[in-house]
Amino acid sequence: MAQESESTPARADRGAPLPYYGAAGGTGQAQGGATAAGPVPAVRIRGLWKRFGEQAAVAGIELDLPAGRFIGLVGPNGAGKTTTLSMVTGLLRPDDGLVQVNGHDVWSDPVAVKSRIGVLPEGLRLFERLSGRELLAYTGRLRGLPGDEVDKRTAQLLDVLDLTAAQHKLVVDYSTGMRKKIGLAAALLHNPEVLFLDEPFEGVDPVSAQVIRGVLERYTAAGGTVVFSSHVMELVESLCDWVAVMAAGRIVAHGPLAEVRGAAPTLQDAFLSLVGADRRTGQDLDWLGGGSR
Ligand SMILES: Nc1ncnc2c1ncn2[C@@H]1O[C@H](COP(=O)(O)OP(=O)(O)OP(=O)(O)O)[C@@H](O)[C@H]1O
Repeated sequence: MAQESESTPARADRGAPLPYYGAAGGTGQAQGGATAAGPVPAVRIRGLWKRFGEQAAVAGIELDLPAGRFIGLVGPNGAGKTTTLSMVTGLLRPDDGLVQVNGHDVWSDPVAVKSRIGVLPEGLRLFERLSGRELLAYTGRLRGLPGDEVDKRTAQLLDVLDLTAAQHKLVVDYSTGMRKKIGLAAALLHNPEVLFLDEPFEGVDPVSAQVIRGVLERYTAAGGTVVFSSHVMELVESLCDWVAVMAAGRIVAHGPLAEVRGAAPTLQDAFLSLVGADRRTGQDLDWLGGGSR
């Protein structure tokens, strides 16, 4: 496992927003491509910073996410997972740092990156007044797919995700789990090389979760890369073969699941120890549930 020490900020001028620098253009590497330096990672992050006022939500991340893996990004509330995923997917401009997806720079080559990725963001905003089917048709055409291909993939995704019966219902009337599923279908429609999912199983019932899981496993088995954030360690442990652990805006450990878990009985134990949460037991709340009221 690669464990990272508290790295000092890469730059001294921490207070002021820093100019973002990105590589000019991508390397042109295809998915799973390689250079003399080794295989091109699905995601390459260098010196990534984001501050909100005084707070560094993301504090100088350096990370390579390998292609073709099922990758979990885990961390306690406020660790910086959503901020990181937002910057990696081109939704939020970093203060500083470099992000590449399959060798293409997210900020200087956005079209190349956006055509290769699918995103299910936190607080998913959808076109609420379209039906589920219309939403997928619209998304497919925006992605430049031929109409008949959009129709075919839409029908298949609706079927697999058990949304066929609700395909003509307006998205505004979908439940939380249905919204996640239609959002996932929209993210998958163009067969992206890398799929980013922020808490994809939140609000999803066990049956739908199993369906989503099957779709994602099939996708990675066929060579796709999934990067998803979650608090649910059992889920990460059962799905992922590679994890990155974040705390306080930094990556504290990353690598193959077994290496990050190490000698700990479960990923949950390893995680609690890595983020220092195993010391917070609530012992001090001796008034709770008894004593004075
Ligand atoms: N737009 C914003 N303005 C100010 N602070 C923000 C903003 N977005 C995030 N933050 C702060 O940055 C830190 C990281 O937030 P982020 O949402 O990335 O964490 P997270 O790991 O995704 O948390 P959670 O698991 O609770 O969703 C938090 O302290 C949060 O309050």
